[in-house]
Formats: sequence, C-alpha cells, structure tokens
Amino acid sequence: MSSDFDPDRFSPPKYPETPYAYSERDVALYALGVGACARDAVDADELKYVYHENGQKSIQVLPTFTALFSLGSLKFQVPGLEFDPRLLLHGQQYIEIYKPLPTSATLNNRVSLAGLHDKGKAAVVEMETKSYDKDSGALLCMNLTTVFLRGAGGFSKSSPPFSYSNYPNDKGSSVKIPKGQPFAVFEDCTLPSQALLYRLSGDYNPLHSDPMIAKLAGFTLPILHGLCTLGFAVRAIIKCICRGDSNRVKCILGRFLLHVYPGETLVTEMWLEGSRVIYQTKVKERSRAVLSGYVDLHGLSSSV
Ligand SMILES: CCCCCCCCCCCCC/C=C/C(=O)SCCNC(=O)CCNC(=O)[C@H](O)C(C)(C)COP(=O)(O)OP(=O)(O)OC[C@H]1O[C@@H](n2cnc3c(N)ncnc32)[C@H](O)[C@@H]1OP(=O)(O)O
Repeated sequence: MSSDFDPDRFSPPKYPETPYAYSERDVALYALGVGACARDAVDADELKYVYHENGQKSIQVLPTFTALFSLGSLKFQVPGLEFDPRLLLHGQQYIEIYKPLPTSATLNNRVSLAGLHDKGKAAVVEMETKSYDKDSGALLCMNLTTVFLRGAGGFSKSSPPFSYSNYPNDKGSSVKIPKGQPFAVFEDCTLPSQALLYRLSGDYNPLHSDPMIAKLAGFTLPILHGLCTLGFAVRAIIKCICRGDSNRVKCILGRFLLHVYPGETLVTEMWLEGSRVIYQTKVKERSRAVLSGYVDLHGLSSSV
C-alpha cells in the first residue's frame, strides 16, 4: 500500500478528549452479548450481570465491558499511514481496572498513540485510552487496543523497519502457555447469531454481520468480534477461579490468535501462577487456539 509516512518527521498525534456514556441497559445487553446466562437463565454466578437479583440496587458490570469505552474514540488516522479498513483485525486488548465500575456513567476518554510498528506484511497500531468518570474526575480504567492492519506494512521504507512504542514491553506482550494440566477448563457454545447480538454493544463493523464484506476480508462467513471472544474467556475465569466475583479482576490481556465463527464452541483452559491466571481459548470444532493471555486478580488465596 502506498504511503507518505516519513519516519524522521514522525511525532505521535494529539487527539481530542471524547465523551462516552453508558446506562444499566448497555451493561446488561453487553453481558448477554458475551454469553452470560445463555445456558442457564438463573445461573447463580451470572444473573447479577443482567438483572437486579435478591434486592440488589444495581446490576454488576463485567470487567471486559470497559473495553467498549475506547471503541468510539479510536477513529483516528496516523498522518501518512494508509490502510484498507476492511483488512483491519483486532490483534490484542490489554485492560487495567482501577476503581469499581459504576452501573451507569458518563466518561471522558483521553486517547493517545502508544505504538506504531512496521511488520512488513502489516502495520501494528497500539492506542491507549484512559477513561475518567466525568463527575468525580477519577480514573476508572485504561485500555490498550492493538490493531493489526493487514497489507499496510512496509510503510516506513527504512532499515530497521519503523517501530515506535511509549510502553514498557511487559504490558502487552504475549504469554507462554504452561506445559502442565490446566487448573480448570470451561466449555461454552457461542450462538450462530452471537456477533449480531454482540454488535448492539457498539461495534457495527460489517465484518461481523455482512457475508460479502467478510468474503472481501478473506473469511468464509462473518466472524465474531475479538472482544466478544475475550468476554467469553474472562467470564469463564470469573466463574471457575473467582467463584463468580468479578470485582477480583484487576487487569486483563488477550491476544487474538485466530478468527472465530459464530456458533463455534469455545474451550477455555486456565492455569494459576500466583495471582495471575494464564489462559488459552480454543475452538473445539477446529481444535485451534484462538485467544491467549492472562488475568491478574486481587486477593487470590491458595485454596481458590
Ligand atoms: C492508524 C490506524 C488507527 C486505527 C484505528 C482504528 C481503530 C479501530 C479500533 C477498533 C478495533 C476493533 C475492531 C474489531 C475487529 C475484530 O474483532 S477482528 C476479529 C478478532 N481478531 C482476529 O480474529 C484476529 C486473529 N488473529 C489472526 O488472524 C492472526 O494472529 C493475525 C493477526 C492475522 C497475525 O497472524 P500472522 O499474519 O500469521 O502474523 P505473524 O506472522 O505471526 O506475526 C507478524 C508480526 O505481527 C505480530 N503479531 C502477530 N499477531 C499479532 C496480534 N494478534 N496482535 C499483535 N501483533 C501480532 C507478531 O508478533 C509479528 O511481529 P514480529 O515478531 O515483530 O515479527
């Protein structure tokens, strides 16, 4: 792809602050979109994400819901870098949660370019979003979104290829899957309509709904949103390791290894390493790993 990118003149662009508001309805719709209560409508661990049970004042927010905060803010260009948006894939998501998540809020998002890498066949872009509660000014969470722009590599025409990062390497790097037996394994079916349901949470990219667009992007059918797969995996960890207590999740990394087709079965394997849960999600029908990463927890006891 042609590009006027000049590595010598590169400086990270400045982006305006953007608002993001959500309601309890958005929180519940998101939870349904990542499979909460799909198999059991009265699931004791999950009903609280979609309904005020037992006199609860408000429903609870799944930690992966925070990944939505950044989506509307990431429509920016990097000057001089051209890419075909139809070939964009979500590469990774890293999330840090600093405060309990309100059931409804208005946020201010501060976005910055955290990384830009010329990988030859692709460009990899990392965008950081810090989300502040508008009323209190408190920093609620941070998302680091990595996008893989197929066909946009080679833009720097320099040797070594251009690579900019303002992040420590350990923040968003991939994980090594342990060799031993997993501590827990959780199997979950996605629905054939999973992406159509999940998109209502705000990611309307037709790659996930339109068969023609999916074909142009190289897939036989519309694929599942990476963040939907991540939502399934983290929900499995909350169920199996946190005894249903989502407030224990402190930080999440997910690297998308392969696409998922809606209707496929997700099998999430989990290993414990101190207060870190290493996980890997496979698609059962194709025996392929589609996602791997870790989740760091508050107060994980050895008895789990
Ligand atoms: C200026 C632009 C700004 C953009 C702003 C737009 C903002 C939009 C933000 C919203 C984003 C959400 C949109 C959502 C889309 C989706 O949900 S798509 C579905 C979910 N994602 C997937 O299904 C992708 C699954 N993964 C894959 O298909 C493959 O892993 C891959 C991404 C195609 C890469 O595979 P491959 O081409 O074989 O790469 P490699 O040869 O192994 O590696 C090449 C280098 O790239 C690095 N890399 C590889 N994978 C990833 C990854 N997942 N994330 C980040 N980086 C990756 C890899 O390390 C290699 O680098 P080097 O080691 O330095 O060579």
